[in-house]
Amino acid sequence: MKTLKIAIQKSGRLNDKSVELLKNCGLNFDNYKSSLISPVSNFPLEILFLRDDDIPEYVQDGIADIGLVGENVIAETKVDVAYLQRLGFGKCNLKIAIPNQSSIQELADLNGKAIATSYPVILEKFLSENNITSDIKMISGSVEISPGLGLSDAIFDIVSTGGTLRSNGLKPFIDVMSSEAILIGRKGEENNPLIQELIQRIQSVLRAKETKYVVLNVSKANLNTVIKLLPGVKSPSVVDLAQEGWVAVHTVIPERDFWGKINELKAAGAEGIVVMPIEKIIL
Ligand SMILES: Nc1ncnc2c1ncn2[C@@H]1O[C@H](COP(=O)(O)OP(=O)(O)OP(=O)(O)O)[C@@H](O)[C@H]1O
Ligand SMILES: O=P(O)(O)OC[C@H]1O[C@H](OP(=O)(O)OP(=O)(O)O)[C@H](O)[C@@H]1O
Ligand SMILES: [Mg+2]
Repeated sequence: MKTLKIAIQKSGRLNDKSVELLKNCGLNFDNYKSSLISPVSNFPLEILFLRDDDIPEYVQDGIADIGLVGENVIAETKVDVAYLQRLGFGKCNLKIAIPNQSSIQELADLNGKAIATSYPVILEKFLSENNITSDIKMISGSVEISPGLGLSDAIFDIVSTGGTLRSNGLKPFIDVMSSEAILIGRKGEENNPLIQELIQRIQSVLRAKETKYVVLNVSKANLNTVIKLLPGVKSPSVVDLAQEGWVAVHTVIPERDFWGKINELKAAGAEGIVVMPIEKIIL
């Protein structure tokens, strides 16, 4: 079977998490910063390390079979690719922001104003959908500095914690899009068995991340009450303990329910609760 190629970011915000995800999928490869292509020793796959801006086009053109990139970059490059799997990292928002003291109050006030951005395509689409005509100033980085230098009246950029806006005297004005990292593929190639196998591995890693393996001890008298509280993958395993009248319950709990459930379980008589990370959940 033909070796697949996956494109990931060479360095930057998505690099670490992309490498970690592929390693957690059981793929063995060297991650030297100097080698721009790295073969996987235990799966027919090669990893291409690229600038993120280039990834959507590489995939669209079939140079890479799949890629891992932010939704914002896909939107900006206007390519036609298949969305294979949301990955739950690289989460951020793209916002128009204005100086704290700005006279801009509503969307229409952006008419005729200069907006600096590294994402002119997404911004232009948003403005034209809202019948606004602004002067878009394309800059490739450090966008937040531009109003202070007199280059623009507003900016349009990625916001995550909001720290960069605050330290440059800016405040969020309008949310335009939210984004996270996505696994993309070439349209029509989605059913390639190797791609499907990788998607399944990725899903099992993502599922495991969202859940914890929980073991607890409970008296048989309280067992049914405790079991009713457990939202496991299937029904929990119950194992007799050496101590007469006591059992150990093993189950899997979604991370989001975790603290609420633990307190309820303790109140229902659960003791010695041990919580462990899970590596993979294969359904
Ligand atoms: N502060 C942030 N928090 C969360 N995700 C972010 C943040 N900044 C960027 N991202 C996401 O990570 C992606 C890569 O961001 P990065 O800043 O590394 O891009 P870049 O400088 O264009 O990298 P490259 O050198 O590959 O072109 C962005 O397109 C976005 O999807
Ligand atoms: O809201 P925050 O948490 O402060 O994050 C937002 C900042 O993060 C990104 O830049 P990055 O730090 O990746 O640097 P870059 O502009 O050089 O890519 C983005 O361009 C913003 O400047
Ligand atoms: Mg880039």
